[in-house]
Amino acid sequence: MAMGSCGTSGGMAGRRHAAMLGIGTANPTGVLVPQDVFAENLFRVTNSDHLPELKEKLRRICEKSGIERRHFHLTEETLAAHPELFDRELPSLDTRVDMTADAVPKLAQCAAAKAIAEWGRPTADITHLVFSTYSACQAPTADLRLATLLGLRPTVSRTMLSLHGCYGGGRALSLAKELAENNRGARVLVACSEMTLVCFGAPDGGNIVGHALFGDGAGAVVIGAGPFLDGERRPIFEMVSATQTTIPRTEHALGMRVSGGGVDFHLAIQVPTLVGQNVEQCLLDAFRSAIVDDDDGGAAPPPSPCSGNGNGRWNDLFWAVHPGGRPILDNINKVLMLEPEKLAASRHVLREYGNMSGATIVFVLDELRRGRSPLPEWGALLAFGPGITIEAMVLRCPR
Ligand SMILES: CC(C)(COP(=O)(O)OP(=O)(O)OC[C@H]1O[C@@H](n2cnc3c(N)ncnc32)[C@H](O)[C@@H]1OP(=O)(O)O)[C@@H](O)C(=O)NCCC(=O)NCCSC(=O)CC(=O)O
Repeated sequence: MAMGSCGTSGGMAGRRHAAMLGIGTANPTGVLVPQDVFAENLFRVTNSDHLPELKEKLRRICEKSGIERRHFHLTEETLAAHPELFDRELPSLDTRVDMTADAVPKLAQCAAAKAIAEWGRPTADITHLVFSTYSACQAPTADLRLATLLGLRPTVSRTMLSLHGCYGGGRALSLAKELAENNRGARVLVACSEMTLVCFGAPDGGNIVGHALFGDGAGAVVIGAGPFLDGERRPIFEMVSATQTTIPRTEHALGMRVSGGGVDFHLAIQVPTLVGQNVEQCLLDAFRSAIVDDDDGGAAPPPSPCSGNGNGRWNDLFWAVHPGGRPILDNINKVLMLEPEKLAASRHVLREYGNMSGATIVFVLDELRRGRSPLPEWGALLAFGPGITIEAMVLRCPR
């Protein structure tokens, strides 16, 4: 690829790129578990104390996770009333489907209400809804329930993304960008709501890392392209270009599967390495596509960073990276030779909430725009999930 200057540029892009106009996040209010007592709690509430070696391993993993606390919808009282949620001998899918049908859209509603309030226009102006969750188990799907809870118009155009896992948030944002840019006046609500109750179970050797990583949360973003309407706030982030890449022959590495006992996660030990090895090419593709896109008449060419050869150009950007796990962030940091503070927002979200799958990237965006120091003009978003799929997006923070 042509290596241009990595300097930033001023002015508005010529094309009407979609932009984020409101961002909201929410967590269940019920249970906040400090990570240093998580293993102890989990083994106690699931009657698993007869497995001390596994408990010790979970404790070791929790210590290395980079997580300090996580929010959960499931309370000890609910577990006591529903032993099927941790006793693998008992069928539990019905219970999980019933619980998620209500809880998942309600959590999304909390996040969406904040995003809509910040956006500044009436809820009736939402034209499209894109909902992503790994807890979609019935139809009509959770997007309809959310539309009803929010009082969206019956003509709202709904799309449900199911089991995309941790790249669901990136996919939903990317789809919303296309909808907003190709439908004049469209205002797209993205909602990602993730709850571990669909995969919660007694610890066994197979799912031990998932127990240490995942938490519950929802994120929502209102997206639109100009011209902007009365009352709409200034764009928070412009979404300049987006790419999706599947790393060949890595289907085995990361996955989810619905069984009688809920959703099982599979996380291969190689995931952080695979993401690290492939992420830079995805970024180069995303920036190349941003430059091509800008040839349409844009006045503000995006930077053209070049591969990590020590020139530090990736450090000219701000970074919204899905914190899939601490070693994933460490590997990205290393491969791109980023200054440590570049991934501070991702590490903060991992520390405070854990990995909330598809919703996590919205928390990172929210954390970034709340930061004390001004952001560079250009930035990159990265999210990963089963496939292994990498979503990359070039962002611009308007001046
Ligand atoms: C589990 C960790 C906190 C461990 O930290 P470290 O790797 O630094 O520490 P370590 O090498 O000493 O490993 C500690 C113990 O964890 C074990 N271990 C590590 N990774 C494992 C894995 N994937 N499966 C099973 N065991 C694993 C090691 O063998 C070791 O066991 P012992 O102590 O017995 O020797 C980390 O590797 C991590 O966060 N991994 C998850 C990364 C990941 O896959 N994220 C994607 C999430 S999914 C996602 O974001 C997308 C989606 O779901 O869609």
